[in-house]
Parts: sequence; C-alpha cells; structure tokens
Amino acid sequence: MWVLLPLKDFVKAKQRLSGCLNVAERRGLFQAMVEDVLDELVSTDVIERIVLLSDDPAAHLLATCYGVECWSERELGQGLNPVIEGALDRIAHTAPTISQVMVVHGDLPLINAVELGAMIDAGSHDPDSLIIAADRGEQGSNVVLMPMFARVPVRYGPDSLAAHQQEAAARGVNTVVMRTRWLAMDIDTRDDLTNLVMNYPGEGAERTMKYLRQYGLVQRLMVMRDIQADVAAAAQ
Ligand SMILES: Nc1nc2c(ncn2[C@@H]2O[C@H](COP(=O)(O)OP(=O)(O)OP(=O)(O)O)[C@@H](O)[C@H]2O)c(=O)[nH]1
Ligand SMILES: O=C(O)[C@H](O)COP(=O)(O)O
Repeated sequence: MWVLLPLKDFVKAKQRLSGCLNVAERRGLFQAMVEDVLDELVSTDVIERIVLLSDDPAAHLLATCYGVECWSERELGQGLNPVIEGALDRIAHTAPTISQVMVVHGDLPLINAVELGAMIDAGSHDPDSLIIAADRGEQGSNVVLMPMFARVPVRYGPDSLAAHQQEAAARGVNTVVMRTRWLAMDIDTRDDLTNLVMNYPGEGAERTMKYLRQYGLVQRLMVMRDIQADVAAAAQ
C-alpha cells in the first residue's frame, strides 16, 4: 500500500487552534502529531511506500529522518486538493498497476495499524470502492483509500465526507464509510484537543502527549474548559 501524507507549511498549520495556542505551540504540536503519524506508518507492515507532500523544509527533514519520500508541492499543485490530485496523477503515470492509494492526514496522532489494517482489508474485498474513515462528527474524511481504477476527485474542505460521497455517486463508484474509534479523532479545534487529553487511552500519540505535557498545555486546556463551564453555568 502506498500512503500520501500532505503537510501544510508548519507555521501555517492548525490555525483553528489559535484561540488556545500561540504560533510556536501550534507549529510544535503539529510536528509532534506528524511524528506520531510517521512512527505508526513506518511500523505498519502492509505499508510499502510513504510519500509526504510538502514544500516545508521541516517535512523534507522528517522524510530524511524516517527514510520516506517527500514530493514538492509546487511541482504537483498548490493547496490540499490540487497537491493530492497531482500526486495521484504522478502515481497513475509512473506506477500504473497500483490499484489503491491511501491518503492520511498529519493531525491524526492516534492513528494505528489495527484500524489502518481494517481499512486495507475492506479495500482488498472492494477494490473499486472509495473507502473513507470519517471524523467524529461524520463530516470530514480523515483517511481515504482511493481506488485508482475508479478515481474520484478529492474534495477536502468543509463537509468533505458528503462531498466525496456525491463525487463518487456521480461516477457510479460505491463509497464505504468506516466509523473508527481512533482514526476519527483528528485534531482541528480546542474541543478536539481537550477530548484527546481527557480520553487519552494511555498509549499512542506519545509525542503529542509529551509535547502537551512538557509545555503545560494540558493544564491550560483544563483551565479553559473550567472557565467555559463556569461561563455556561452563569448564563443559565
Ligand atoms: N501540502 C499541503 N497540505 C495541506 C494543505 N492544507 C492542509 N494540508 C494538510 O492536510 C491535512 C488536513 O488539514 P486540516 O485538518 O485542514 O489542517 P490545517 O489546514 O492545518 O487546519 P486549519 O489551519 O485549522 O484550517 C493536514 O495533514 C494538513 O497539513 C496544503 O495547502 N498543502
Ligand atoms: O475532511 C477533510 O476535509 C479533511 O479531514 C480536513 O478536514 P478538517 O479541516 O475538518 O480536518
């Protein structure tokens, strides 16, 4: 299995966390999450090739450290959807026998081989279906298994799950939506981060949890949660 991992410029990543983290903290947290994702991907046997899609020098450095590839975004298409389409086109041209490609995001610190394996199993039974691991709100597409012989245009952005289902249906391609426990936990908002800290299963996301603890961010999130609860109580 080939995996694509698009990575935004690290200083611009995770803007939606700007209400609780400063720019250095967002960058550091993003890097920790990406390293958690890479730790798991490189140790998952069925994954043969991992390609980062980014122009950030930090991504190129990570690729070297982990022994994976990094394709330049500007050579493929700028922005999340164009860069993924460009990478899928390149694979279709250079490795035309590849039947499925997985697209993973960097904000999935609890990603794990068991749930990825379940997606890959689903794909091996159903190689022409679009397989999507949804987010907790069933609006986002956290991991996508793209059928290369029945390709569907990628439509990441708000309500991407519905957008991907529509694009697939318009082409007569079946979509399988997988409701997973840990792949569903992408980290976009303060609520997502608070949920991670409060429901941390005790393993996985090691680098992310270490970063949050090391910089006092767990405590900050708890204080913010308490203030929010007090404000809500006072408003009643
Ligand atoms: N190469 C590349 N990757 C991107 C781009 N935009 C998002 N990504 C990556 O796509 C995945 C999902 O991104 P989002 O959840 O939207 O994260 P984000 O853009 O950092 O979040 P916000 O800044 O809060 O919107 C992450 O791995 C991002 O790093 C982009 O323009 N180029
Ligand atoms: O589904 C999507 O579009 C991607 O997961 C990004 O969505 P998010 O910005 O909600 O993570």
